[in-house]
Amino acid sequence: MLTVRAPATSANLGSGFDVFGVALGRPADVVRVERAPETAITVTGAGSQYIPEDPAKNTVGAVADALDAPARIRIDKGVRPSSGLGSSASSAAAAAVALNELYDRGLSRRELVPIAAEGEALVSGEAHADNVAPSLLGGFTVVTDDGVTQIDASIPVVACLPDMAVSTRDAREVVPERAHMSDVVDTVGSAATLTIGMARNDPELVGRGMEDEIVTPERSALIDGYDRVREAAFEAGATGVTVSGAGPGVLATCYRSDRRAVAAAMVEAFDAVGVDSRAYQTVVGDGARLYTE
Ligand SMILES: Nc1ncnc2c1ncn2[C@@H]1O[C@H](COP(=O)(O)OP(=O)(O)OP(=O)(O)O)[C@@H](O)[C@H]1O
Ligand SMILES: N[C@@H](CCO)C(=O)O
Repeated sequence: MLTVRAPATSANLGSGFDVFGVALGRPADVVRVERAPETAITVTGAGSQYIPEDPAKNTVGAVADALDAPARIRIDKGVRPSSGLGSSASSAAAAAVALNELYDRGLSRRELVPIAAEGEALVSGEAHADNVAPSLLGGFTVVTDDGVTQIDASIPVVACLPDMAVSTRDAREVVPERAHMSDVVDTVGSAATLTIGMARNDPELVGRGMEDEIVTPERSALIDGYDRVREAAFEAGATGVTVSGAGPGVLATCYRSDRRAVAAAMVEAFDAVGVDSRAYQTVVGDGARLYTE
């Protein structure tokens, strides 16, 4: 049996809609695979009651198909679905690494990105790779039509997940079709600042570079208490705050010494508007890891 742990991820980072992503130290999905004549899936863990075990509806089923690698697949969910931390992508990335090894397909992590993205096409209608790329490769990733660029990075973050669900499919409906040139110019400036921040491991630059006036204002309106949580995080020392992925999770960057206070402030602010939440104090970290038993 082969076991793979694949991390949660946060896509977009404000200014990099459908382009930027980071791997998070935690939470993570753990996927175990064994050869079988036909694919069969079982799901346990966080939010498993909302996740189909039918291979035709689960992201790992799409990956098994794409690799022509039928298997008995057990998914232990650490990443809650529809929370903004790329839950469906974590399972897909883990399955891609595990099945590639199980069937000796010999594909590199980069070659596995489009295969894992097949799972995303199944659940959100588009094979966007901004969650599967960091889950496979780790660090900070930039996904474009030309491929994936990756650098290792180590930025402390808080991912605060309110107890509500926003599906990626719904959150894509509110993305504006057009933008003002002045907002585009500001967002390009932010994205460039963030990229330099990642290269320098500088939480100040990364935080400033998450500002975006195009997609985030529309998406944040779907999250009860967002403005209050954002303000509370900044008051507690956050260097930047944005919607994590398609939401409703909220991502804050900070210095390590402020991380605990930022997490507490975010949970308290959600609580003040009657929303329970859970904050992960974590860091931009490694990609999927394979264990053999
Ligand atoms: N292995 C899987 N893990 C999680 N969700 C899955 C899986 N397979 C299928 N799904 C379905 O995918 C949907 C969740 O995907 P969605 O893109 O909305 O959230 P997400 O993967 O957590 O990403 P985001 O970061 O955008 O919130 C749910 O409807 C869920 O049932
Ligand atoms: N870039 C995608 C990621 C979803 O997790 C979106 O924001 O719709």
